[in-house]
Amino acid sequence: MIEVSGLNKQFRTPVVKEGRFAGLRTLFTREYRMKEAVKDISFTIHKGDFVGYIGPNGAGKSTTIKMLTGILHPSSGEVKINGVNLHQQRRQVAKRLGVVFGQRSQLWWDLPVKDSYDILAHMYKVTTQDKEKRLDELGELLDLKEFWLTPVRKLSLGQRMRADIAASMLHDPDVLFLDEPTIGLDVTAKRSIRGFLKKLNSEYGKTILLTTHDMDDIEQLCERVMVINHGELSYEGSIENLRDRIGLPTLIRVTFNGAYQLPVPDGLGLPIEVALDADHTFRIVEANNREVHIEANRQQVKAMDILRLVSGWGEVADIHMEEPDFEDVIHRVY
Ligand SMILES: Nc1ncnc2c1ncn2[C@@H]1O[C@H](COP(=O)(O)OP(=O)(O)OP(=O)(O)O)[C@@H](O)[C@H]1O
Repeated sequence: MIEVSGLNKQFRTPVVKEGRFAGLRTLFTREYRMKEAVKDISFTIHKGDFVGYIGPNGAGKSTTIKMLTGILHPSSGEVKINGVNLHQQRRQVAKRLGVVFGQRSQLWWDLPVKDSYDILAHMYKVTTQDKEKRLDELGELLDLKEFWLTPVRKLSLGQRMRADIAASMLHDPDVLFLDEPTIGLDVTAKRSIRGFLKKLNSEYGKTILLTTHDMDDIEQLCERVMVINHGELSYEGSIENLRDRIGLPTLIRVTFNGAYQLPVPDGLGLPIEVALDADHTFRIVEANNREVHIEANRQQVKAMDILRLVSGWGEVADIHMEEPDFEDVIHRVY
């Protein structure tokens, strides 16, 4: 379990002067500005959770992850992993954590993948027996054997990411922090990484916090999402609730068997608001010879009520519902 309370991080950065001899003047008369990268963040992640941590560029995601893994010391606030204070007992807690930074490998560039694992196992004091056992498992799960002896610099990005995920798992941590693990990957490599992460969570019980700009990662993997913006948590909850809160409409496409009659007076164009009752409406946005497109806010009206009404317009052949695109929902939160 991860318990974060009142976490803050301020960075002190020198103010760069403008104009002639700016560099020289900056050197002699130093002025500093405080940047609040993370502001009073609190949350709890339970064992076995798979949580997405998202936000626009510069929102404070990496800074949070660095504080959660002990790389950065918070300006104030507390992080407890399985009840132990991370920043007071860093060595003890670090053994329970694994971290992958998609943009930066923790493997040795010129060494074969296997040699990096030997060094990491030594650093984490993993016994040879445990290391071999884990590498057998991970090799199978992440399909590592095909590039076992290849120097890291010669790996494709997808292979490198799989190798990095295995490296983060070598000491068998309970908790994994993944910062952009699918960045730059093609569709196939993304799919395989998502498959591995899903397995690590559902079959191996790993608790995972995932940071990504890829909303498909979030939709396909996470039960819960936390949104950070300008250093502050602006949302925490399910993807479903987030959709409802933003209130983007669901699109309902109704196909009729032959002719149908819209309840719209002649001469009125589309889109048009249709009343279900005194308080509830939906919109017809498009109508062609066999299909009608309807937009409805599912928080306000029930799809069943709309469909009951629509079935009176003609003989319904098919109904297709499209939830709002998660990417669009997220842009509204940012
Ligand atoms: N070492 C540092 N010194 C000064 N400012 C920093 C430092 N690290 C981060 N910042 C600033 O803190 C803010 C948050 O940065 P952070 O890297 O955590 O954002 P992010 O959400 O991970 O962004 P991205 O999605 O672009 O990776 C940014 O304004 C950044 O410029």
